[in-house]
Amino acid sequence: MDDVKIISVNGLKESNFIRPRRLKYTQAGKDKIWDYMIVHDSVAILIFDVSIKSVVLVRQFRPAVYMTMCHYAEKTNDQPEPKPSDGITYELCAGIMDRKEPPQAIAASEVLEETGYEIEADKLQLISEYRNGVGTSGSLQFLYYAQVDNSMKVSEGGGCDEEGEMIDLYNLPLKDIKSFIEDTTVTNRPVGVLFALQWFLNNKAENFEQVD
Ligand SMILES: Nc1ncnc2c1ncn2[C@@H]1O[C@H](COP(=O)(O)OP(=O)(O)O[C@H]2O[C@H](CO)[C@@H](O)[C@H](O)[C@H]2O)[C@@H](O)[C@H]1O
Repeated sequence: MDDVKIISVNGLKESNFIRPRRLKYTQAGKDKIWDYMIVHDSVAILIFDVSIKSVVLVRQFRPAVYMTMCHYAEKTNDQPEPKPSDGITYELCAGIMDRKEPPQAIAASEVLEETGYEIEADKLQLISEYRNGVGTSGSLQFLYYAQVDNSMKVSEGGGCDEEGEMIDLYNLPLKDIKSFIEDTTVTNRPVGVLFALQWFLNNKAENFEQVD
């Protein structure tokens, strides 16, 4: 997954995924400018497999994370050059809402595609809805909880081949969730995964914590 070689980096006006805009507006009569991007809304799913008493996270190489690390390492010149493996994140299973389907349906298909669990969309529990990147994109994310067991595991997962997705699964055992959240040495994870894990500890964990 970390066999990555950068070919080129260019400026970009617009793409299927990112549309930068400059807004001029007034607030309380004062002229203002704000630069922002239109990006897709998205879904994310906290998956707990009761058979292995673990949260199922995904790991993937994130170009944006890696290139941002390279950018700042180059600027400050006092850090070692980042390696592609540094751009591999810990995340919730997630996906962009790039088609006209209810968020639960998109969430269920992302769970199948990325992790191989077949779940029913209407069994997903909504944890929260919130805005990502409020300074730059403000896109909406729907966060769901899915409880699964090994009978629902119908394929390996790993992402959509046609889209070139390369995703590894990472099982985080219940007993390690707290230390994972509190580990300040691991930075390559978005805040959503930390929030979702804390929600799980507050709301679900006690149902599974009996001594074996
Ligand atoms: N910026 C981009 N540039 C080029 N190709 C892209 C792209 N974003 C998505 N794609 C393509 O679309 C495919 C499907 O993406 P997904 O729906 O799985 O979203 P992903 O989890 O990659 O991240 C997406 O959804 C999560 C949702 O949480 C966001 O955090 C994250 O920024 C967003 O890329 C990717 O495999 C890739 O081919």
